[in-house]
Amino acid sequence: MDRLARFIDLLAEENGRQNLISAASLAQVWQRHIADSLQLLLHVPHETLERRGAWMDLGSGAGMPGLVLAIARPDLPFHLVESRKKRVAWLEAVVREFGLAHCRVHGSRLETVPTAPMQVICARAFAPLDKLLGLSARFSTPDTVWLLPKGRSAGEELAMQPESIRAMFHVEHSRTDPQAGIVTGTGRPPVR
Ligand SMILES: C[S@@+](CC[C@H](N)C(=O)[O-])C[C@H]1O[C@@H](n2cnc3c(N)ncnc32)[C@H](O)[C@@H]1O
Repeated sequence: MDRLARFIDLLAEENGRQNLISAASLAQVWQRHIADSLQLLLHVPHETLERRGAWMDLGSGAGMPGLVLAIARPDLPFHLVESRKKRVAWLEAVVREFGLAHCRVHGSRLETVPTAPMQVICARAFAPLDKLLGLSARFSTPDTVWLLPKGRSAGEELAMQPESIRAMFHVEHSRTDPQAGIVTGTGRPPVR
């Protein structure tokens, strides 16, 4: 909790230099960003967490959810992918500040990150579901757990996908916003 509180202090300070999160959400930062990120752990099976395989966060931005999870779980390897230079510098600065040796920042577009198998892939507000899966399926295996907070459009977005995708994923309710959903599932999506 102390480390997360310190992260929030740094985030508020950095928000004065670059637009990382909205002022409105900063006022409710514990719920809108910290708890919203940490709740993803509730949707990962215990055996998966025990394997301590790699997590990948697509489009980490200010660090949600990947950096928050990395601060909370120093026992899991994290890969944060972010292409905007100022955000990359911010993510790297927090990794240095907290000595997060288990957390690697890939400061480039996801499209150029070398393929490697991930145990968990998460992404909040990264891209529409079909694009997201198309860009990231190559990092998945039959055991990969997907955690995709999709806000209030979760059900609708999933319903628009082909049957093969709908069969693989379902929507969990968000604990921080009763009207929001998290698209979750396990496996390697059948995308082109
Ligand atoms: C709307 S922000 C969301 C940030 C954070 N996940 C959150 O929920 O607060 C999306 C982020 O994805 C990054 N992004 C978009 N496309 C990307 C790509 N192809 N590769 C890497 N990062 C990307 C953007 O630079 C931006 O920081």
